[in-house]
Amino acid sequence: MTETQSILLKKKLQGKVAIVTGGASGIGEATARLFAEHGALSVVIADIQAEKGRAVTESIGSQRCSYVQCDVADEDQVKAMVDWTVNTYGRLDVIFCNAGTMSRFEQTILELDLSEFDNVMRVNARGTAVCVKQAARKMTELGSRGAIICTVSAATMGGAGFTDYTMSKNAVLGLMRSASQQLGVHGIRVNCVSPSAVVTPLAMAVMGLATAGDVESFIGPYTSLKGVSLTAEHVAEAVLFLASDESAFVSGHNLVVDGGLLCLPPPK
Ligand SMILES: NC(=O)c1ccc[n+]([C@@H]2O[C@H](COP(=O)([O-])OP(=O)(O)OC[C@H]3O[C@@H](n4cnc5c(N)ncnc54)[C@H](O)[C@@H]3O)[C@@H](O)[C@H]2O)c1
Repeated sequence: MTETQSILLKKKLQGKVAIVTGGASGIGEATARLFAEHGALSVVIADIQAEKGRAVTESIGSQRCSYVQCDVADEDQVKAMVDWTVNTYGRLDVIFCNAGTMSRFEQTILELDLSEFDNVMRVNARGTAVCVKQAARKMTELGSRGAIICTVSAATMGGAGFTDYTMSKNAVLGLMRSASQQLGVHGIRVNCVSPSAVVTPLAMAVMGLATAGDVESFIGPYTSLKGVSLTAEHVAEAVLFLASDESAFVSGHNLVVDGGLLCLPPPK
């Protein structure tokens, strides 16, 4: 086998078209890069952060990657983004519904601020439902046996704070379970990925996690696997598996990427 053949054989998304929501940053950005490395014909980054989205697109390369400004909770914008993807690239094989936001630790049930609750539910629960709906409609229309992956979180187990965030991610879990049953008849697989704590701009802003050391002190004591900290690239590898034919018979699954988290510490 030549070196070129061996490189080609390792590519897991050769010729596929994928949408990554929230692809301008963090886990979505790492996944967009990995999808492109794995031969995707095109990766469409759908995000509200135009400057970052365009910068990621340029660094991946405009022949491989595009940016579309899109608020995932706005159904008209999501439908237009999905239509644009298919009109431009001719197909839709994968959507990674990853765009998300967090609230504050102080969002306990006794102190729940409902305007913050509404915002978290709008982006995480409604936004993911809109993306799954519009992508699935397009996949069924095209007869595409596609793969849909949604980002949930280890936070679904509940904890001392972040009540609305936990609720929103449990909503996505329910969405995935229902959609996987309803879309299986069309050959469409629906799965989730659930990371624990990863250094990203969101984790920095909400939990003050800026370095691998911060993650280690935050969650390391509760993680059975030692000697490694979770990165966005680890999560991207799990998403790639769920997006590729390597997981051809996996649907309705929540792939937890948490190093064997025993229980969440009460974050400060
Ligand atoms: N970082 C963690 O520790 C962690 C752990 C578990 C789950 N998650 C989940 O991972 C996902 C990605 O988060 P991240 O940590 O990479 O953060 P991030 O801030 O780096 O990325 C989130 C992206 O989503 C985009 N986004 C937010 N609202 C949007 C909207 N309405 N429409 C379109 N795009 C929107 C942001 O602009 C940003 O680019 C989120 O769903 C988050 O809840 C993160």
